[in-house]
Amino acid sequence: MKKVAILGSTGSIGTQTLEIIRDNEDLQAVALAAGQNVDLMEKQIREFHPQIAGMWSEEAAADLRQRVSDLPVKIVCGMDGLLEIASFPESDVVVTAVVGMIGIRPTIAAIESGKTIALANKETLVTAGHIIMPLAAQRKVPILPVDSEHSAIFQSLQGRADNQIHRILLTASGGPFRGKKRADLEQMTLEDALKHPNWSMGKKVTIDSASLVNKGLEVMEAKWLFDVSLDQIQVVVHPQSIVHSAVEYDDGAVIAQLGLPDMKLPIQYALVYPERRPMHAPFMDLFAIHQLTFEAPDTETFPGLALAYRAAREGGSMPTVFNAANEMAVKLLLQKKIRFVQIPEILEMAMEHHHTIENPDVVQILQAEAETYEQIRQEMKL
Ligand SMILES: NC(=O)C1=CN([C@@H]2O[C@H](COP(=O)(O)OP(=O)(O)OC[C@H]3O[C@@H](n4cnc5c(N)ncnc54)[C@H](OP(=O)(O)O)[C@@H]3O)[C@@H](O)[C@H]2O)C=CC1
Ligand SMILES: CC(=O)[C@@H](O)[C@H](O)COP(=O)(O)O
Ligand SMILES: [Mn+2]
Repeated sequence: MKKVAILGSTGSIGTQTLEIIRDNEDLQAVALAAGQNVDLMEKQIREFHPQIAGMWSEEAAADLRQRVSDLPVKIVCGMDGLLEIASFPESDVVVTAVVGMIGIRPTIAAIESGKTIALANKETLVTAGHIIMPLAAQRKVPILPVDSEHSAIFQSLQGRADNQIHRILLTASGGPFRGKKRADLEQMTLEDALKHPNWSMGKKVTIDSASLVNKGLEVMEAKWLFDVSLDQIQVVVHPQSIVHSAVEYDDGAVIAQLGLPDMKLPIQYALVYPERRPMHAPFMDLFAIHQLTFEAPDTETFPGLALAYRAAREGGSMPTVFNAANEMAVKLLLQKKIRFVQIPEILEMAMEHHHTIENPDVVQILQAEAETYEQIRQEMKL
């Protein structure tokens, strides 16, 4: 039996992880953590019987504790609760499916406790990859990618013990605004940005896809996961989201992973790796898909991707500032306090203001995050 802890069990990745657990008798959910959705957490506890579960706020945890008082489950809250769930002694693997850099400390706690990491939470690697990757290597903890592109790259690398590859071809759908120009984007609303052409996902990553910031975060995620230079990662816009990414080898051979856009495959692959198991989902029909197309990203219209490369090349604390500014900008867009086109403006402003700290530790990363939020509040008079 493989015992699984899920950080973010009520979200898009979290609920799909539980669907995989439901379909595989040798997987068991032993620990669940979520933010505010007490109703869904109660249902999950009643179906999956974890030994421990957590909500972010004390009030939500108290409500949950009372609702499930008939069951033998420990209810915890806050960051201490997340850390306890991440390092819960019974679990073998921790699925990091919280959204945002709040995942840094629980991911470190899980690695320090020797857990295999199934990593969806890309913001943690973007901001703390220089801490996470060496720590995982030192503790001999595998970090298995869940993000669809990184899973595709990982699958395309099977059989290669080293990373002597020529390039990674990181595919991007282009999002709902592909083909539009800057003047068109001025008119785009939150509702427009939330209409991803191919994937059904949480709101934050959906907005990030529309701004191409998601691809910028994924470039940094790939750099850390596969130990390649930024020059070895090429973003390729592929509107059909069928080629989930590819690896180009030194002899020119390109190996890719293809399939319909469905996160259940990368989630299951991370949970049962190195096995491949049957999947209860529709399979790809190439005749129905008819054509696969590829184009270069438009970084003039979508400066978020160029800013991500700039932050990644600068390194140190700059990716944290890029990421924190984006987390705040997306929150403001979701609250309708800014327009979609302001996202890259906020990122650029935050990055210009920041003096990079080389090799920041966790305290410095969290401090850079807080300073970025404060800087944006001041500039935007919030
Ligand atoms: N969705 C997808 O298909 C993909 C997602 N990813 C990445 O995976 C991560 C999760 O994305 P997604 O599932 O879409 O996000 P969702 O917004 O759907 O889910 C986020 C989850 O995190 C929980 N959460 C939020 N804040 C806290 C907190 N303070 N403490 C504990 N739990 C918290 C939420 O709980 P609640 O709802 O109860 O508040 C929810 O369970 C992101 O980093 C994203 O970029 C990567 C590839 C694909
Ligand atoms: C499903 C997944 O992995 C998302 O991160 C996806 O990549 C979003 O699509 P685009 O960013 O390519 O639009
Ligand atoms: Mn992705």
